Amino acid sequence: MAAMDLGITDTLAPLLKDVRAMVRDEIAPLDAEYLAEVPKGDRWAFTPRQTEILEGLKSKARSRGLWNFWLTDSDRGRGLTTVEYAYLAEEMGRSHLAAEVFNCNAPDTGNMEVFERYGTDEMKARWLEPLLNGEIRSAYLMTEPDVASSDATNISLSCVRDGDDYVLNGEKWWATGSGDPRCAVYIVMVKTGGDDQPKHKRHSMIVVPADAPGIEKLRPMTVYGHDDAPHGHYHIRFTDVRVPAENMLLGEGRGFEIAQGRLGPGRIHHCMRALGQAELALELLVDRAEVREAFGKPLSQLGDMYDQIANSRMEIEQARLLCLKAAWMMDQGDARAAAPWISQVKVVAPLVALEVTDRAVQVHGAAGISQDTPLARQWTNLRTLRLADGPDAVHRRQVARAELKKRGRNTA
Ligand SMILES: Cc1cc2nc3c(=O)[nH]c(=O)nc-3n(C[C@H](O)[C@H](O)[C@H](O)COP(=O)(O)OP(=O)(O)OC[C@H]3O[C@@H](n4cnc5c(N)ncnc54)[C@H](O)[C@@H]3O)c2cc1C
Repeated sequence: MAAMDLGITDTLAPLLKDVRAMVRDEIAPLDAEYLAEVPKGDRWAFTPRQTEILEGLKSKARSRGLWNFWLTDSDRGRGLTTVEYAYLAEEMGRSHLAAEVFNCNAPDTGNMEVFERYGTDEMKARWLEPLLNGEIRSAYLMTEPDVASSDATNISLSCVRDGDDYVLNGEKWWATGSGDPRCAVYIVMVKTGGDDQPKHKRHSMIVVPADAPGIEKLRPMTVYGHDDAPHGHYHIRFTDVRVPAENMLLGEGRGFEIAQGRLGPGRIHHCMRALGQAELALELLVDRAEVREAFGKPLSQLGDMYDQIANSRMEIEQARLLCLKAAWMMDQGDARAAAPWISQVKVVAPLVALEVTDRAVQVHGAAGISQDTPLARQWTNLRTLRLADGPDAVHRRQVARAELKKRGRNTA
């Protein structure tokens, strides 16, 4: 096995410095203004000021070469490893807008990865190029309201061949990014095979233009009461939606193969962004505990605050090392061997970040759950991350099965 180097390389160091400075000095200071613009007028359109903020920051990032870092295994990217990219993702986690400013945001990175690895030349020209340029956005539609979607073998949206087309019928929900007026394309997990086929060969992924006739955006799903406009997570109905047969990715029955390639790196990116949020929460916690006084003392000297601060630091460090190890496993090129490591960190990082954020909320008193700090929004996002891209229990199952297999047990 190769030596495990999880450190900051010479390639990464200048990029990390530039990304850190841009997030701190130029992006994070505009987060609150950008978010406050949303309720004005149509929630599913960008206000002129939002466009100015977002596009202005994107063009600065691009002109500085701080763009599409996530393309780790491709000659089109910056040639970074997953470990190197993980450090950058952590910095991006500290701001609401940062990931998109560097064109490194979910779900577009995962979708671009699919087009890059499995798309035809036509798909690359029509969808990948504008996505890489940050001109359009995309959504990934797997989860369905009527089936337990954490077990993707349950996915049932029907996709039937009819002449030169496929015809899709069914419903999806929690399609993150589908509310965005720039969202032009969906990658949709569908059922193409019958129950006579092996369980993991019954599903496929197909590319559907977001404006295809027969698509109805039924309602935005809310996250603890927030619709996350203008990004959103829509509930979508497909009624006789017709797409050309060449929109099928790789071929019928290969959906699981693609899902594996799509979800691995994205999960690590989510986890490192979560740890960026944990670091921010710890900074805010310490700053608040130092300046706020109660019962004649700074909060930092009351109760178990030292333990809370120390535990937060230790938990973040453990989670970061686990995340970097999972990233390093990905870089070894064996997705199957990396899978249990990705599952471990997908459980650990959101839990740690959520706990540290919760401690910071408490130290801020009522202000902690208000709009006056990023903590309340951050807590909500982190709580949802324990469901999105697979609930904790499903990842624990993966980890446990890997352990049992090591001991020769049958886990089928
Ligand atoms: C904010 C947000 C954004 C999302 N974005 C997207 C998106 O862009 N695209 C998309 O397709 N989906 C998206 N999702 C959906 C998400 O991926 C699913 O909610 C998730 O996979 C779980 O599926 P489910 O909701 O059907 O839960 P179910 O499958 O019904 O599972 C419910 C619960 O059952 C338990 N459970 C399941 N399996 C096991 C097990 N093996 N052992 C023990 N307990 C178990 C767990 O507690 C689990 O939470 C998003 C969700 C959220 C909240």
